[in-house]
Amino acid sequence: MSEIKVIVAGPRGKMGSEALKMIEKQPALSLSACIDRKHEGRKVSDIDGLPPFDAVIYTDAEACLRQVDADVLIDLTTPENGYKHTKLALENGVRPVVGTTGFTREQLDELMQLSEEKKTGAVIAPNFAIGAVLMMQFAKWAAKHFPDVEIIEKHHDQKLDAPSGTAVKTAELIKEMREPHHQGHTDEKETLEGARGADVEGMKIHSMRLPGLVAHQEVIFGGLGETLTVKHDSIHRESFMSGVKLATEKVMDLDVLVYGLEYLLD
Ligand SMILES: NC(=O)C1=CN([C@@H]2O[C@H](COP(=O)(O)OP(=O)(O)OC[C@H]3O[C@@H](n4cnc5c(N)ncnc54)[C@H](OP(=O)(O)O)[C@@H]3O)[C@@H](O)[C@H]2O)C=CC1
Ligand SMILES: O=C(O)C1=N[C@H](C(=O)O)C[C@H](O)C1
Repeated sequence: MSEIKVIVAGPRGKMGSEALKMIEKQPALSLSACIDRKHEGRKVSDIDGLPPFDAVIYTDAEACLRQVDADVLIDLTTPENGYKHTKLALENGVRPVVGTTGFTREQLDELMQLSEEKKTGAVIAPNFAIGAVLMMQFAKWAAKHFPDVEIIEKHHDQKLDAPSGTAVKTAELIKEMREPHHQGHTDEKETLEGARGADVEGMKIHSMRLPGLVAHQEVIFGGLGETLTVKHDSIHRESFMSGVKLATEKVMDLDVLVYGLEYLLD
C-alpha cells in the first residue's frame, strides 16, 4: 500500500493531538498539513506539545484543501467547522474521515449526496472506539427483544453537542428494530422540565456532563422482571485511534460516504 497523505483539522485539540501521535507511529501515513484556528504558516513542530512534524498549519481551510497534495482529511474540530471542512474536502477531491459530532440529519444527507456526486469516499463515525461500535450493535440486537429502552451518555464538561453523536447513532440503530411507542406511565408529568430527558419516538436520552469523565454510555433495556444494560467506557482518547487509522486506510477504497465505523469492520 502506498503512503496515505493526511491533513488534520483541529491538531491542538484533545482528539486532534492524539491523532497526530497516531500518525507519527504509522509508517503508512504521513502528515501533509494541518488546519487550525491559529498559527498560520507555522510548522506543527513549532507548537508546544505537538509532535515534531514539518507539516505547515493553515488557518484558511479552503486554501489548504485546494493547495496541499493530500488523500485524506481527518476532522476533529467543532460541529460548525467540521461540516464546512467536510464539504470543502469533498469539493476538492480529498476524502474526509470525520470524528466531529453534532451534524444535523440534513447536513449528513447533503454530505452523502455530495460524496456520491464527486465519487469521493468519506467516513463520518460518531464513535471510533471499537468497543463503542460493538456496544451500539449489541444495543440494536437487544432492542428486538426489549422495546423499552433509555440511553444514558456521560461526557467531560467541555463537550459542545448534546446528546452525543454516539447516543444519536444508537437511537437511530434502535429505531430500526423498535416500533415507536410511549414509555412510562401514560399520565406521567414532568414537574421539572427535562426530567425525563430527550425523546426519540418514545425512548429517552439523558446527557450528563462532568469534569473527570471522558466518554461513557449505558443503554438500559427493561422487560418483565428483568433489565439488561449494555455499557461502554472510553477512559482515554487513545481508545479512538485504531478506528481513526482503520477509517483512514479504508476510505481510500470507498466512493461513497459511510456513516458509522461498523461498515468498515469485518
Ligand atoms: N468520533 C469519535 O470517536 C470522537 C469524536 N469526538 C468529537 O471530535 C470533536 C473534537 O473533540 P475534542 O478533541 O474533544 O475537542 P477539542 O475542543 O479538544 O478540540 C477541537 C479543536 O478544534 C479547534 N478548532 C476550532 N475551530 C477550528 C477551525 N475553524 N479550524 C481548525 N480547528 C478548529 C479548536 O481550537 P480552539 O481550542 O482554539 O478553539 C480545538 O483545538 C468533537 O466534535 C467531539 O464530539 C471526540 C472524541 C471521539
Ligand atoms: O466529545 C467527545 O468527547 C466524544 N464525542 C463523540 C460523541 O459525541 O459521541 C464520541 C465519544 O463519545 C467522545
